[in-house]
Amino acid sequence: MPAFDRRLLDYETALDTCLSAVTESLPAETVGLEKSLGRVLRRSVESAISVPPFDKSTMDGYAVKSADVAGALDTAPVALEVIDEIPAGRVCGKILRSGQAARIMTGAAVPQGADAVIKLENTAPAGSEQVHILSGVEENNYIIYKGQDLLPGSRVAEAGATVTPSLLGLLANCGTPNVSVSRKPAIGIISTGSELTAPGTPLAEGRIYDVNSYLLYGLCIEAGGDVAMLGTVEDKSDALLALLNRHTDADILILSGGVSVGDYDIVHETLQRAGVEEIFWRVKVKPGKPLFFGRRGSTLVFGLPGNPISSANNFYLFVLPVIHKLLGRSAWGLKTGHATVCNSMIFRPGRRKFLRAQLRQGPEQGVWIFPEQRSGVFGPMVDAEVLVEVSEAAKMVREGDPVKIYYL
Ligand SMILES: Nc1nc2c(c(=O)[nH]1)N[C@H]1C(S)=C(S)[C@@H](COP(=O)(O)OP(=O)(O)OC[C@H]3O[C@@H](n4cnc5c(N)ncnc54)[C@H](O)[C@@H]3O)O[C@H]1N2
Ligand code: MOO
Repeated sequence: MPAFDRRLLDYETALDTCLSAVTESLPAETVGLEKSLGRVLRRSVESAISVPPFDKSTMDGYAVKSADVAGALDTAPVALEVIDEIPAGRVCGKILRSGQAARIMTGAAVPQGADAVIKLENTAPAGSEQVHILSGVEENNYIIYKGQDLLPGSRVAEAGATVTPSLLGLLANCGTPNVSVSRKPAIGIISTGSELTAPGTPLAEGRIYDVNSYLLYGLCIEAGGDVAMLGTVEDKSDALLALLNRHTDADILILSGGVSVGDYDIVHETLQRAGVEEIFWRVKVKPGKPLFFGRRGSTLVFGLPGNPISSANNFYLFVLPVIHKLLGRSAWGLKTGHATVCNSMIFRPGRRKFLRAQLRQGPEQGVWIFPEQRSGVFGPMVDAEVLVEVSEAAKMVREGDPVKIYYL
């Protein structure tokens, strides 16, 4: 039976097979906080301190005892003795007694004995050692108490979380100097195709620019990889074999082009020659049917179709979850959600379809599916915000249909 008559794997089986090939996460390493953005935490982090570490004023004004100023008005101010001026970063050594106030700045430690802060606008100077308070104040006003944000031992991040800018801030907030994160997966990218030309070189007739090296490079960097563009090779098995044999230490190798059934589709055969064990070839998804997945030693090998749209789709559906699992992330693959279709479309049934679309605001989350869905047309990809999943059997989606979406 010719190779191309073999049955196509369904989407779920192919994804499970890819994920099953990852049996353990990459080793962990410790990095300084400033190097941890986008990395995946391997150990949970607890705060070692109370945050804030002291009772903190949230306004410039005066720290007071609220009972002292009850009933104070513009027309009937309460005079208090000013015992100190407390800038942020300094602590007042005195205990505030009844009839006293301390000038305090935003972020400074509220002195013992005070239970509220009156903002500057509600006070009036009254000589060098007195202030007039022009309004009453509730107890606890403008104070964040010690530990109200975080207590010692509070969990600030779970193992498997990706460090976002906010998380970076939170980790700094509780004084964490470094974190344990997964080593970045080493990913090598190879584009195959005798028609490919590097940007910057004039195009000869019949040739095109190499999109996939750059597209996949970007996708892999964004996914947290340590990525190397290994080059572009012509559709010549020996040239590809030589390149493959020069790069044996990657965690993941991603090839694109030449995985279909054409006479020049040399990837499949060359991977075999290079000692890559085939795990599966061809999946019932559109775009991205000719996907190859295999392994050589500890290297996982993806052969993606040449069409950049098909390559990107396979990256999102299969490569990204594998990278996430290798990184020890708590969730694998694109985030999903649900939406309502805004425009009807018809298709040929057969494969699970992933349609590029944009989100539309409305009473319900809507999606507008791009009319241009051919995998040979790349332009609209940059405007896509989501992929819309449509079942193998569906011949159309109608306006108002509920669909599963994948956020890009
Ligand atoms: N007789 C059949 N022909 C095809 C089948 C099939 O089942 N039977 N499958 C089609 C499907 S589906 C896809 S997808 C493509 C994928 O084919 P290949 O992976 O072999 O890719 P190529 O033929 O090498 O290239 C396809 C297309 O993409 C362009 N390309 C390739 N590499 C790049 C790159 N790095 N940057 C930009 N563009 C690239 C290439 O020039 C072709 O136009 O096969 C169908 N054919
Ligand atoms: O699977 Mo291909 O990617 O349909 O165009």
